[in-house]
Amino acid sequence: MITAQSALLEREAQESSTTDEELAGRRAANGSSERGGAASTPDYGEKKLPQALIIGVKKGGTRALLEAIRVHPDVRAVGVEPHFFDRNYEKGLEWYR
Ligand SMILES: Nc1ncnc2c1ncn2[C@@H]1O[C@H](COP(=O)(O)OS(=O)(=O)O)[C@@H](OP(=O)(O)O)[C@H]1O
Repeated sequence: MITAQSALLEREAQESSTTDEELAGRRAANGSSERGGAASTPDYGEKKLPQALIIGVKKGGTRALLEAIRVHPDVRAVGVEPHFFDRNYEKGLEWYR
């Protein structure tokens, strides 16, 4: 049900997504630093492809898994499911970032 290799994807609870500011604070508190050479914009923070994906069937408990992983200070997860592979694939990788 879960495969590695790309983002933490999830759903409609935008308010529960971790902001760049929250992540920076967590990293500072944790003593960790940025990794990788991602592009950065003032409005959207880092724009890079996901490093992990959560894939699951409806009612399979993917939300609970996401929320557990999100607790880690180095994890930034989207708040809204992007539906890239099933609805937005034609928009391309630049949209996905
Ligand atoms: N550990 C564990 N054990 C048993 N059940 C669990 C667990 N974690 C989540 N859940 C239940 O899974 C339901 C939500 O799954 P999803 O997050 O995949 O839902 S969704 O399809 O994305 O809406 C949701 O079920 P319902 O409450 O019946 O909707 C959760 O209560």
